[in-house]
Amino acid sequence: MSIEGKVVAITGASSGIGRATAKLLAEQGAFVALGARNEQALQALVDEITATGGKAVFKRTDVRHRSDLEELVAFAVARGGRLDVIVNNAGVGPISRFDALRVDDWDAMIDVNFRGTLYGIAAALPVFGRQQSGHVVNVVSTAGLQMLPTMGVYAATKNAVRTATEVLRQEAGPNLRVTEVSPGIIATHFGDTITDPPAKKMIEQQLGGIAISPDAIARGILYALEQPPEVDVGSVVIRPTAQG
Ligand SMILES: NC(=O)C1=CN([C@@H]2O[C@H](COP(=O)(O)OP(=O)(O)OC[C@H]3O[C@@H](n4cnc5c(N)ncnc54)[C@H](OP(=O)(O)O)[C@@H]3O)[C@@H](O)[C@H]2O)C=CC1
Ligand SMILES: O=CCS(=O)(=O)O
Repeated sequence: MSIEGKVVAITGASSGIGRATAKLLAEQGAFVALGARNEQALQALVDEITATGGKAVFKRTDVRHRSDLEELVAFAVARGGRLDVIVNNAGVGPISRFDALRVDDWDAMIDVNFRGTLYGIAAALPVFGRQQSGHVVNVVSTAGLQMLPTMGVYAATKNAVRTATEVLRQEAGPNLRVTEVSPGIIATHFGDTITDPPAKKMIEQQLGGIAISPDAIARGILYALEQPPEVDVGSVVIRPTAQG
């Protein structure tokens, strides 16, 4: 089914997977409401989308603040007339071994990856309830499926989201679709938030070697969105063929 006219809010839209998803969905006729902190990048993306006939707006959004998610959703509804989908994609990955004791980084991952996703769900659910329709898409990670050293807290935040997603799906009833998307190693700015030098080196080597384009994840999200209303794609895992 076409996603023409669907109103989609996307967090973390200024870069990487969020950016690629915004572009693809807009190309397919969706109205995209973009959230992130980097307003310059968001404006550039809105300009790029609208220059090619797409429909996009942005609002500065820091997912660590519940009110920012409420404002992003309200903005999407005000500008798009409704909200069909929220893509909770914003995330950070300042990974490190536990004995590096980078506790501030642990807090950052909990606040952005887990709390930020919950705030997105909390903001969208009342709208979806009123409309009697909606779709929550949460971006998790293969890091939560194959747990590796340095990824303990990161994977825990992603698996916390995975757990919440599954329970939301069970509670959702017939009018709300709920999808988790697990990317593998994707070529984005993900590594930029890593503060621990050995972990940064490790991830840069991984990303440089086999990482695939974020367009692959965008296509996975599009697949979930374009299904008929009664078809709920629960879980999508997309990783490089070369990823072990
Ligand atoms: N790249 C990979 O290999 C994988 C990535 N993922 C997940 O994909 C998602 C997207 O990451 P990816 O595209 O790779 O990385 P990028 O670093 O390229 O993009 C991350 C996005 O998250 C946004 N973001 C970070 N902190 C906040 C915040 N506090 N509030 C709002 N937005 C925020 C950034 O925007 P800004 O800085 O402007 O706020 C940016 O748009 C993340 O959830 C990540 O965990 C999952 C598996 C693999
Ligand atoms: O989720 C991101 C970490 S990795 O799987 O790309 O290493």
